[in-house]
Amino acid sequence: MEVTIEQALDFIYKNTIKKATKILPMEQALGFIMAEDISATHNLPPYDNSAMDGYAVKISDASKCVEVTDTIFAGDNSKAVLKNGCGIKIMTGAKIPEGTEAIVPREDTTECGDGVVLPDSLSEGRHIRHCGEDIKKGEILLHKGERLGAHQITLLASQGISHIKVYKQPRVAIFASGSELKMHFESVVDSYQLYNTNAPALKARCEELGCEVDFIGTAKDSLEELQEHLESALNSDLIITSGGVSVGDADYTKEAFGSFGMETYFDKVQIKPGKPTTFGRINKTMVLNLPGNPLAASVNFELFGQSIILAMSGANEKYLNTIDAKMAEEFKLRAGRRTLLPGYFDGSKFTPSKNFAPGMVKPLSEANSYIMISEECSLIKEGDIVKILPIRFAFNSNEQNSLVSP
Ligand SMILES: Nc1nc2c(c(=O)[nH]1)N[C@H]1C(S)=C(S)[C@@H](COP(=O)(O)OP(=O)(O)OC[C@H]3O[C@@H](n4cnc5c(N)ncnc54)[C@H](O)[C@@H]3O)O[C@H]1N2
Ligand code: MOO
Repeated sequence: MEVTIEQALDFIYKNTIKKATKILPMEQALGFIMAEDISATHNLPPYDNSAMDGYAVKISDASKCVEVTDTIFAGDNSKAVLKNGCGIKIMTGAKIPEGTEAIVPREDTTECGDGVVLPDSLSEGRHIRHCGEDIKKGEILLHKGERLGAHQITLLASQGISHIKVYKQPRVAIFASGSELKMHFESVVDSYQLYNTNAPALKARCEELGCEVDFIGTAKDSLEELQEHLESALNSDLIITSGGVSVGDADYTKEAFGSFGMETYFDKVQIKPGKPTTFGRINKTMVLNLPGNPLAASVNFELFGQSIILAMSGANEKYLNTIDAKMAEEFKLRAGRRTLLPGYFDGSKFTPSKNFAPGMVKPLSEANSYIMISEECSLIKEGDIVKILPIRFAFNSNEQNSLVSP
């Protein structure tokens, strides 16, 4: 069945099953998706403390020479009480003594005998970090469906949480088909052969997206080899293949997957490149058959493969999204089918890849995003606003630019 991109994505969202859950130690949880809410069990800061190395003082002692009666370090459990006419020396992070109204940084004081002279004006609460001003005990800190990055792990650490419930990573099996293909570790490549680039590319990209990957290798264009590879892949959540989905005499992918009872949701998409992309399932294992042409396989993986993985992952943010950018230059194309165009987004403008075709591998290594051009469009003018879909964004540059906002 031939479908639009929207219909294809609907099939993916409706039919993809979310992964089961497991318990993980916090140190191993980077990149996983939370399968429970986490509430704060402690206030942060846990006690009122000093934001400066200085003196705990009373407001009424402004401009006076106060006697320094004590010194408190971070980690001290001091019982000192601040009296009128006195100051207590205190270090950053130390618990403030009872009776403190403000902290004066040490550089704002001068010595006077056994004490210090305070500034002429003091304001209540200055340089005091209050208990719970960052995190309040009982508030929800992390939500089910949130991805754990370094700063979410910081929150777990702040609460002394050692184990959490997460969704298991999607387990993806990958193989390519094509009798012309050799694996990258094979040294003999004849004049009629080439290296299998799709399977390593898809493996790396699935790993970047947080999947566990079984790399099944390369099947020759024969029904038996495809069936054998497929059998090895059946214990995974998702099988991704490339090649053999067209109408050639050696295109056996459909037949091989059909022989295992694959239920096919779509086997053609109104998209360029990638028309023969196929999605279905064999029992609980989802299947994405991508075309063999490397760039077609890769950009269709970005759209459909990534959407399946996100839908499986348990993430709340499972839909792809775009950001607006200006076209850096004019781009002409043939209208008729929805087109995926790779290119480079530099933070404000999108430059389409030069010299690209569905069978190439180099354009995507130089691109960091792509745009989806409507079927009616035959010209995008310089300066037109386009919607960018990211592939890899790190806002780094080969020039040192100003980082300051006005
Ligand atoms: N008569 C028609 N022919 C083709 C049509 C069509 O509609 N009618 N569609 C074309 C389009 S579009 C595509 S895309 C391809 C899809 O074909 P397959 O999925 O069957 O892919 P293959 O024939 O196996 O390979 C295509 C091409 O890509 C190279 N390739 C394949 N796998 C890999 C790999 N793992 N690593 C590197 N390169 C790979 C392969 O050598 C071929 O050159 O069909 C068109 N034909
Ligand atoms: O649609 Mo094909 O996937 O152009 O290369």
